[in-house]
Amino acid sequence: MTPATTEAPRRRDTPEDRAPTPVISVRELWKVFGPKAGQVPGSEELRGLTRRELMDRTGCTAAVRDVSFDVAPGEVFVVMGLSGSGKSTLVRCLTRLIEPTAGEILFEGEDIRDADAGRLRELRRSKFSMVFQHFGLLPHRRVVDNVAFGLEIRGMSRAERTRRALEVVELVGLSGYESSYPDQLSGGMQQRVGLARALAGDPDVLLFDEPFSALDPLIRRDMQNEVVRLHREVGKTMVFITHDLSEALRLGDRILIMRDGRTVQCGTGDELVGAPADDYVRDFVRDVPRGDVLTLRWIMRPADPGDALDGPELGPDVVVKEATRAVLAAEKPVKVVENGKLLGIVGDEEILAVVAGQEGDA
Ligand SMILES: Nc1ncnc2c1ncn2[C@@H]1O[C@H](COP(=O)(O)OP(=O)(O)OP(=O)(O)O)[C@@H](O)[C@H]1O
Repeated sequence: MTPATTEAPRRRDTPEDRAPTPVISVRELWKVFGPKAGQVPGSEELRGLTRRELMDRTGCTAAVRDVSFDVAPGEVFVVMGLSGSGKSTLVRCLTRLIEPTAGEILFEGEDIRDADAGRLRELRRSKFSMVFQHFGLLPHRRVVDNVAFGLEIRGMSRAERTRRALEVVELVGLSGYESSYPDQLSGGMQQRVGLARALAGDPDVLLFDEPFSALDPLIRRDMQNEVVRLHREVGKTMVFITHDLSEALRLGDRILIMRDGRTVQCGTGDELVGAPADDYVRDFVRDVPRGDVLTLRWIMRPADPGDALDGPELGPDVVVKEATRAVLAAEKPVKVVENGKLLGIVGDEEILAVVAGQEGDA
């Protein structure tokens, strides 16, 4: 399916539209495990092998292969893929918890790969925070002391770190549990402590490695909403790993889909659903309710001479589901207008085609 314009569909207000300097910029990143791993990225012959072939030939696993992307300030950037696709390795390379084999990683313009041990420690302490699936809470410390732990390591005074910890405990909705111990909390609440701990140091970037996969579905949904709310409130740049497409769509401004260490597609949710790059992505997005993700830009059609052009107006980035009532209630087709320019029209037929799941199947 192609959007109903010649241009690639873009949401207004996406981070790219503001064209800021990226917070994280990754270029041609490789991580190869195994003997002589360093030879793989530079060898035309070895680069082209499948994982299996590379393993048979060299005993190496290429976990991340030639991946490039930028993360804009304030963006929620999701890395998604099946187990073994290289997500964790990729995200650990960003802070050099795993040493990359080749490529460039810039953090606010600074090449992370050039940082010495001291600088790296400083960056990890003050600029990045990681939230893991296993919360890693200290069992003998109360919630507030778990949250304050990183601040204590930084040498912040007790009074100051307690004040800050209580602030973020409230931010993540744990007021009243400050003095509880981790084993007195449910899984979801423990993960809130993990979130609070990550936020306490006021990092520039939060990295999440499948933080909610061990939680049951309802709690998981709660926590996703929590991340959306926190993002709205604190506006942090976030890189979020998941193998769950609905989580990716709910949270991500953009989603990078990985397969066997490579990028298959990187785009907004509506781009992935509206124009999947290949069958792999198509399979992933097959069951997504299209009306929840596609915007009017994807379903509008050019106005014909006989079309009434005095109907109501909507923007091209309104999600179909949100436009349905207005379109069906209108006597005339809805005009899709951006900056005063008529881009196309949407009538009952276009809406019903999406809702009935026919649209895009032709
Ligand atoms: N230390 C290591 N040594 C050798 N191979 C490794 C190592 N760490 C990861 N790999 C391999 O790299 C590939 C990517 O692993 P990675 O954990 O990054 O994938 P993932 O997408 O995060 O998977 P999961 O969701 O299961 O964690 C896998 O084939 C894995 O076996």
